[in-house]
Amino acid sequence: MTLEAIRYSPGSLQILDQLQLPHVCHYEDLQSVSQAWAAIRDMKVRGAPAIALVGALSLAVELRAGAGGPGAAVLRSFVRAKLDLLLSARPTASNLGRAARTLLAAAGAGDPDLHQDDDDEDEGALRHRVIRCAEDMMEKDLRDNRTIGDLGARHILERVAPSGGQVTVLTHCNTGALATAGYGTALGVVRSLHAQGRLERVYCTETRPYNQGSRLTAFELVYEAIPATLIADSAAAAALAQRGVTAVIVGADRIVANGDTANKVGTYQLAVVAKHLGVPFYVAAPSSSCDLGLASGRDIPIEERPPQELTDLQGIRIAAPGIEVWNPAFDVTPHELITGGIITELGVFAPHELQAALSTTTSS
Ligand SMILES: CSC[C@H]1O[C@H](OP(=O)(O)O)[C@H](O)[C@@H]1O
Repeated sequence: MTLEAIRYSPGSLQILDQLQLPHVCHYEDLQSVSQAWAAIRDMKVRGAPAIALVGALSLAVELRAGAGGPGAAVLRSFVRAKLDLLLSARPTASNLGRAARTLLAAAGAGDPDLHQDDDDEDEGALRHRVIRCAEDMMEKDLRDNRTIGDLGARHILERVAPSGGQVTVLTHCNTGALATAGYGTALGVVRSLHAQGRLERVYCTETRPYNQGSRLTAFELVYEAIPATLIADSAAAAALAQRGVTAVIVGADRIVANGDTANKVGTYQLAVVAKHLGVPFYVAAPSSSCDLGLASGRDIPIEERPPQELTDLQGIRIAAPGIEVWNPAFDVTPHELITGGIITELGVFAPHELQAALSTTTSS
């Protein structure tokens, strides 16, 4: 059985509640954009691509149920308002913003300078176009992930094992089927290496405080019988120094024009250690995670999560009462530490090549 974070059939959207993994596999129905907004904010569904897909598909569900209208102008305002709400759920990942811009363009509401409130278009055709646009996103994400997996595996093997043999990699957070439409980004590269018989082992960090590594990545790796070892976040430097790790591969929530990359907190320190030890450091993400509109990582909004996610474990307080907490969900890895490359569905690029490579093929 395939592991699915999102189940969609026209008009019906379900998400796997990732707060209950790995012990309980419970799918929850989402019937509206506001339910999707809450599921994203509460991290029942998470991972930059999955967040964007759930947002877009929740809009498709509402549109299929007849919400919005009557008339094209009212429907356009409805779509705009729903997308504005979704964008407020989690600020760091760029994929949801990209999906929102694509959906707005499909609704004919993308350019604020044009007068788009004329009620001259058939409401049914407009509705159908937006639904179609949202529904196509799942398939594209899955396709892109498989390409990322294969391009990344090929690049890594050529660089670190040119004369054959197996590689050992380390990854952070969860970037697998649970974070995407399926297969995964950085974990897609791991899957591809494994499928080719070229993966000796993957080390996955537990990824405190939400434990995406120990709860979700470990779950995916055990599920597929991929040789894997879980380590504490604080064991990463030792693992890189002592366990024959040949590459680090992480995902991304937002990659900006100069290649600086926001990803799960803890990524930056992994990159520093990898550079110190001469281990190539890769970022794997779809081009929808790239935001060429921002010049450097300093401009990326970093989400701060509630203190309880750090002080409590499943409702039980573990931190000393009264302690002050800073709980950023992400950090920014400067481009000069991304020494392996940035793996996208369009190719593998050095950080300084990204802007030129993507601006000819995508609109950001
Ligand atoms: C395939 S992107 C996965 C991405 O999701 C993470 O964050 P979160 O679990 O908070 O949504 C993270 O930064 C990952 O690399």
